[in-house]
This record gives sequence, structure tokens and C-alpha cells, in this order.
Amino acid sequence: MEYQLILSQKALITIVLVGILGLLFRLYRALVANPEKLRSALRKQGISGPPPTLLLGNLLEIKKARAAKAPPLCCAPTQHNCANALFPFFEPWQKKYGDVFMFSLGNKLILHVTQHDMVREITTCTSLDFGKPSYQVKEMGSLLGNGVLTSNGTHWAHQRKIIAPELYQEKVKGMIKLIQESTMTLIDSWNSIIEAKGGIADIKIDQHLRSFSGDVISKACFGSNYSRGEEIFFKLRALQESVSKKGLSLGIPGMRYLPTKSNREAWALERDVKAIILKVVKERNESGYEKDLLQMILEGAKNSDLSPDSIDQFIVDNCRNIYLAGYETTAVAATWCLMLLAANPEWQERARAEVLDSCEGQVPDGDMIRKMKLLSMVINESLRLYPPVAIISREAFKDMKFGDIYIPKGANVWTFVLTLHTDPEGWGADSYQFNPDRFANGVTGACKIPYLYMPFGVGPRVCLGQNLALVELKILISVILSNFSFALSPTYLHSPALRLVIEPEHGVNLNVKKL
Ligand code: HEM
Repeated sequence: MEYQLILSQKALITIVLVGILGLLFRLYRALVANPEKLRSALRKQGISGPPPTLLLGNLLEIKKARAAKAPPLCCAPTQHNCANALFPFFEPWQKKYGDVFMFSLGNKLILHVTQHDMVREITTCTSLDFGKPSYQVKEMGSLLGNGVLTSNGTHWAHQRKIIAPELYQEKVKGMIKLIQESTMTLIDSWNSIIEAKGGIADIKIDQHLRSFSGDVISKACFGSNYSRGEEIFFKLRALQESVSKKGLSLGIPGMRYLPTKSNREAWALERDVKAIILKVVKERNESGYEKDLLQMILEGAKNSDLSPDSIDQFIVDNCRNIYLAGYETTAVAATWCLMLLAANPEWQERARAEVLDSCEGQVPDGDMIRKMKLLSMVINESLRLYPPVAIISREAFKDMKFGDIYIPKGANVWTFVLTLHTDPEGWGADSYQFNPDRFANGVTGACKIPYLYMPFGVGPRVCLGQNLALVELKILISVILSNFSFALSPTYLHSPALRLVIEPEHGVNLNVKKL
């Protein structure tokens, strides 16, 4: 009896030990072994990079470099060299290892590519086996679901086919009225602030611009139910903040499933968002047709071969995706553009003169914005120096070849937009300076290698909301120019920071005066 007990104790201990060893082995494979296999495949082709620090990858090195190099004021706002301040580690690595090098981030192996021909091949690659990195899909997907922004393969291709036509130029024309309304809401609120302050006010513009783009997306998506849309917008903003706070992922498998405080908060927000969207859909089914994005998504989904359950999920996920893709990017693009116009009074004057001439005191419509060439040049230049989306990233889901480099299955590829947008080889010696004149003859006139300009990405995953975003920016900036003059506030501290988008770390304060 005693003997049997000893045996079963031994068996128990053996089982526990085998279990622990198995877990450790899985952890080792997830954290170390797989990236090491990819590394050696790339190393054999002559591609090198900084050695990874065990488990944390280059994270510690990156943190050290950031702490050492990024002062709050990283460069003059008009001589933009923030690529180096945002990513102080890339410059020395690029100098040492060339235009194609590898590094690791936690358990992820990243191939960093700024070599021009290879960038072109990578960004225009149409293979469904080359998509959004799985780590991003997992991290973002757990919060945003499986919509067009966060999915891959045939599922993504199918969703894109349904949604893309709803954001074509013709459809965006139908949204101009609601963009004008949202613009006037912002103008009215600035007028009240200025009046209360006696003619000139120091306004922190970030939140106002977020409300503007959130308002546009809410109305574009949810039509007359847009107040529900605004509820969703606030919850998604909170959700996004909770993702941003996590910063660079340590790559520890399973972290996002742990019931930590931030994960629990995120799950609750996610449940709320889903419930609100489905409620609007239900009301819509009862009350009838509306001509908004939600309706188009609804019809697209109904006319597809999705099952009824998948239709609900499709609608919820894509509403959340469009919200996230559309509001923060546009708001931050408008923020940087106004900051640059405030820092360059001569350009502010030139753009204003054009607006006054083209619009003659009216809120611009589609025809008027098409005519405003200087305004387009200013927006293009602003998106060049401050592209909201900093990195185009992909993962090879099978072994692939770009240029003469074999990319092993599982490797992530990063193209760093800021480096391309400020490369003197394409843009000339003044590539870090704000000079909208370079766009006088379009992108091909501005850059010797035009495909380096990609604020909206390029290729099969190019931004679906590009037309809408540009119309929003043009209407908003032109109406602000025709109503106010503005300068950088003495409290403005220039410090671009990389969160989900490149945004001003301390916000943008402008001294705004009614014209
Ligand atoms: C200035 C504003 C914007 C900028 C700079 C921007 C930038 C981008 C970029 C760079 C991508 C491609 C990412 C990649 O290749 O991995 C993208 C994708 C996307 N954008 Fe935008 N975007 C903006 C506004 C919008 C708006 C207003 C909407 C929708 C209303 C939108 C919807 C999307 C969607 C759905 C995708 C995913 C496309 C796909 O994966 O097939 N974006 N955006």
C-alpha cells in the first residue's frame, strides 16, 4: 500500500515535471527558437542586424536609445527630422547594416527595408500570402474584430470588395454636406472660445479636431442614428488608448488573455460597442432604409454568401475598423497641417488668399475644393513630413522572394514611411524642410522616385478612406483659414510621438484670432 503510494507520488511528480518542461519548451520555441531559425535563414543571405537581447529582443536597446536621444524638442517644427527622434535606433542600425537589415522585437523577427526597388515590390505585392503581421492581427483583432483593417487572405479580399465601392470618390461627394456641418460645429465652438477670451484665444486644437473627425465618421457611418455613433466613438477612443498604453508588445504569448485590469476594461468596452452597433442595426431593420455607410455595409453583407451569424460579426467588426482607421488618422493629419501653417505664416497667407478667392465667403463644396491647388500642396507636404501611419508592415505566410532576397515564412517586413518621405535621394537636399512648392507639379514633380510617397500606403491594401480623408481635410482647413488667423502658442512644445499614429506628444496649442 505504502509502496503504491510512493509510486503514485513519483508518477505525479513526473507528470508535473513533464508538464513544466513541456510548457518551458513551448515558451522557448515561441520566444527564442522560431525567430532564431528565421534569423539564420536571413543571415545565410548576407543580411545582418543587431544581436537580439534574449527574450526581450532589442527592446531594452530601443528603450535605452530613446531615453538617451529623444529630448522633448526633437527638431524645429518646420525642419522636420523626427524620424531620428522617434526611432533613434534605426539610424545607427541603417548606417551599420545597410538598407535591408533585421532586428527582433520580443519574439518577432523584423526585416527592415528602405531599399527603393524592394520597397516597391513589397508594397505592391498582391499575394494573399503576404498580409498584416499575425501579431498585429492578434493584438488589434482582439479589440477590433476581424474587419477589413485587421484580416488577411480571402476573408480580407472579400470584405474589401464589399466596402471599397462605398468610399469611392462618387460616394464621398454625397458626404460633403455632413462634412460641412461638422466643420461649422468646430468653427462655432472656436468662435465662442475666442469671444469669451476677448478676441484672441490659446486653443489646444487636438480634441476639437478629434471631435470633428469623430463627428464626420459617426454621421457617415450611422446617418440619423449618429448620436449612437458618437457613443461608439468615445468607447472606441478609450479602447484605442488602452491599446496604445501597452506600447511595444513584449511578445509574451497569451498576455492578452490574462484578466489584467486593462484587458478587463478593454473587454467591457468591446462588449458595449458590439451591443450598440447591433442595436442600431436592429432599429434600422425595423425603421427602414438610410443612405449611410452602415446601410451599405449591411447590404453588401446581405448580398454576399455570409451566414446570418457571420453577417452580424461582419457588420460589427467593419464598423469598428472604419472608425479606428478613419478618425484618429484624419484628426492628427489636420493637427499637423495647422501646426505647420501656424509655424509658416507666409504659407498661411498664401493658402488663405487662395481660399478667399475660390470660396467667396461660402463653405467650400466639391467644385471649390478641386480648384484649390495651393491647399492641396500644403496638405501633401504636411502628410509627407508627418505621415500619421509611420510603418507599413507585412508578414510572409509562406517563403517568398523580393528582389534577390528570400523572405522565410513567418518573417515580418517593415517599411518605415518617414525614412522614405525624407530620403534626400528622392526629395532633394531640403527633404527635411516644409516646402509645399515641391508639389506644384504633383507627386511626380516633387520626388524623383514618386512611389516613395505613401501617406495612404500603396498597392492592394491602400487606404480605403483616402478620398474621404482628403475632402475632410480640404473643407476643414479652408474654412479655418477663412475664419481665423493663427500662430503657434508660446506654450507649444514640439515633440512628435509614436503611438498608434504619429501624434504631438503634448498636443498643439495655437493662438487663434477671429478674422
Ligand atoms: C489622413 C487620414 C488617413 C491616413 C493618413 C490613412 C492612412 C492609411 C494607410 C497608410 C493605410 C494602409 C496600411 C497598410 O498598408 O498596412 C490605410 C488603410 C486603411 N484605411 Fe486609412 N488613412 C486615413 C484615413 C482613413 C479614413 C477616413 C478611412 C475610412 C473612413 C480609412 C480607412 C482605411 C481602411 C479600411 C484601411 C484598410 C485597407 C486594407 O487593409 O485593405 N482611412 N490607411
